[in-house]
Amino acid sequence: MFAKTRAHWTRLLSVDISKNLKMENDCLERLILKLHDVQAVKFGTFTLKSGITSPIYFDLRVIVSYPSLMNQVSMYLYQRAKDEDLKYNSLCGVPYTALPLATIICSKHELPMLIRRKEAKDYGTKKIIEGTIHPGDTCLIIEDVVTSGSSVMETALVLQAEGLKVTDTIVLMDREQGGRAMLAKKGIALHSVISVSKLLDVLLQADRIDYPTAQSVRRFIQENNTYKPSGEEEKNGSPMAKKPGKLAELTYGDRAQLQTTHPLAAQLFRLMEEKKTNLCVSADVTGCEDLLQLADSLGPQMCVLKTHVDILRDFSPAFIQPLKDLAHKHNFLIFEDRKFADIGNTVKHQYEGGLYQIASWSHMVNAHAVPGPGVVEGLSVVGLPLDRGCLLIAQMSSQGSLATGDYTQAVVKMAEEHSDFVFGFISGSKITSKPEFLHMTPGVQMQSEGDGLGQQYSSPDDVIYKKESDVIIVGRGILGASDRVKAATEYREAGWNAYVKRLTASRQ
Ligand SMILES: O=c1ccn([C@@H]2O[C@H](COP(=O)(O)O)[C@@H](O)[C@H]2O)c(=O)[nH]1
Repeated sequence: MFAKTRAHWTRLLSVDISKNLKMENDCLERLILKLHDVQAVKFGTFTLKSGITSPIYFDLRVIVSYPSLMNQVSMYLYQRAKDEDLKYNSLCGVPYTALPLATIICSKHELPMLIRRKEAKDYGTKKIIEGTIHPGDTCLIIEDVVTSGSSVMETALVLQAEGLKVTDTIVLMDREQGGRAMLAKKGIALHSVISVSKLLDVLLQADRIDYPTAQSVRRFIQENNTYKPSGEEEKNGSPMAKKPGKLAELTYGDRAQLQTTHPLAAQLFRLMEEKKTNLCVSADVTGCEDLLQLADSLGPQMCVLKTHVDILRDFSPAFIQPLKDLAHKHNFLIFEDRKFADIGNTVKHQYEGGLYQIASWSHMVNAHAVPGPGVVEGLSVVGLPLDRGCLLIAQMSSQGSLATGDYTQAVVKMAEEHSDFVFGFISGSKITSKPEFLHMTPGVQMQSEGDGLGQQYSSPDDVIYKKESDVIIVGRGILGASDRVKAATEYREAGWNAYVKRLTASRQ
C-alpha cells in the first residue's frame, strides 16, 4: 500500500479539513501581522497600571482607525462563537474597546445588543444597561484583551444583576495570565481568537521579533499569572471546587493556564483544546516515507505524533525537516518514545547527539526513573534550553510490568521535584491530582484483547473517562485499519467524547 511516493498519497489523501485548517491558520497569521503593523501590540519596556514592568503591551484601541481591520476582527469574534456553537440571545461588549466590535457584529448579523454603561446615569432612567432586557435570556460578552478576567467579570455581574445569564465570553486576545481559570471558576467559559503564545509564534516565524524577545515575554507571562486558587480550593489542588467534597474538572485550556513553569506543556494543553483532540498516534512504521505520509494524513486528528526513530530502516537526517514542517503545518507535537534509562551523562549524549539528534526535532521524550534523578538531570541539561519536555514512565501497559505501587509513587515524586522539565507521565490512569501534569496512556484499542506479546488494551472511554488519563496513545488500532484516516477520526472522537463526558460528570 505504501510503495507509492509521498506526493502521490498526499494528493490523494489530503482531506478538505486539513486544507481548511491551513487556510484558517494563514488568515489568522495575517490578522496577527496586521495587528503588529498598526502597533496594537508592542514590544519594549512598559509600566503597567499595576506598576509591573512588562515586555509586551497591547493597545487594541488603535484599531478603530482601521475600518477593514475592525471588520476583520469582528468577523473572527463572531466566527469563534459559531465554531463553539454557542446559543445566545444578545451581545454585550465590555466598554470601551469592545463596544464598537459588538456593534459591528450585531449590525451585520442583526442580533440584539445591550450596552453597559460604565456609570449609571444620575438622571432620567438611571439605567446601567441600555437596550431591552429579557430576564432569563443569555447574553454573550465580547472583549478585546483578557488578562485577569476582571473586566469581563464586572460586565457579567452587571448583566446577571438584571436577570440575564452569562455563560461564555469571546475575546480577541487572551494574555494567558489566569483570566480563563478565574472566569471558569465563575462559570463563564472563555473562547479566544488569539492567545499570546500563538501571537509570539507567528511574530517569531515572520521575523518580526527575535527569540530572546519571545522568551522574555513567555517568562513574563508565566511569572505573572493573576489567578491564585484560594482557601479550600487550593487545599484540594484544584481551582474548580464547586462544593465541598466535589471538584469540577479543569478543561485542557484551564490547565494550559495553570502550567506556568513549562511552556511546552502549556502549548500541548492549549493545542488539545484548540484542535479538540486528545489523540496521540503511535507511528510505529518502519520507513521514513510511510511515517511522513502518516503524519500528513492524520495530522489534523492528533495532538501528538509518537515515533520510534530507531525502527526506521532508512533513517537519514534529511527526514527530519519534512517531519518538523508537518508538525508545524498540522499543529501537533512530536514525541520520540526513546525511553531513556541510563546514567545522566550517557542519556545527555543519547538525547543530543548520535545518528538521531533527538533533541533537535522531538518536542518531548520519555524516561524510566530506574536510574534515579540523574536521568532527568542529564536530559534536562540538553532539553531545557530548547524548551523541550519529558514524561516519566510511571506504569506500563504490558502484562507483568514491574512499574506499580511504590515505584509509581516514587516516579510521581521525582516528577514533582523536576517539574521544570518533567510535565507528565506514561501511565495507565491518572496518578496525581496535580492538574499541571499530563497523563498519556498507551495500550488503547476499541476492542482487541491483546497482541499475544504482552500488550494489553483498554478502550478510549475506559482510559479517559474511567481512569481519568488525558491522552490516548493508539498505534495498531489505527495503523492496522484499512482506512487509517477514518480509524484515526473514530479514535479522536471516542477520546474527545470521553473527556467531555468526564467534564460534564464532574459538574453535575
Ligand atoms: O507502557 C507502554 C509504553 C509505551 N508503549 C508504546 O506505545 C505504542 C503502543 O502501540 P499499539 O500498537 O497501540 O499497541 C508502542 O509504540 C509502544 O512501544 C506501550 O505500548 N506501552
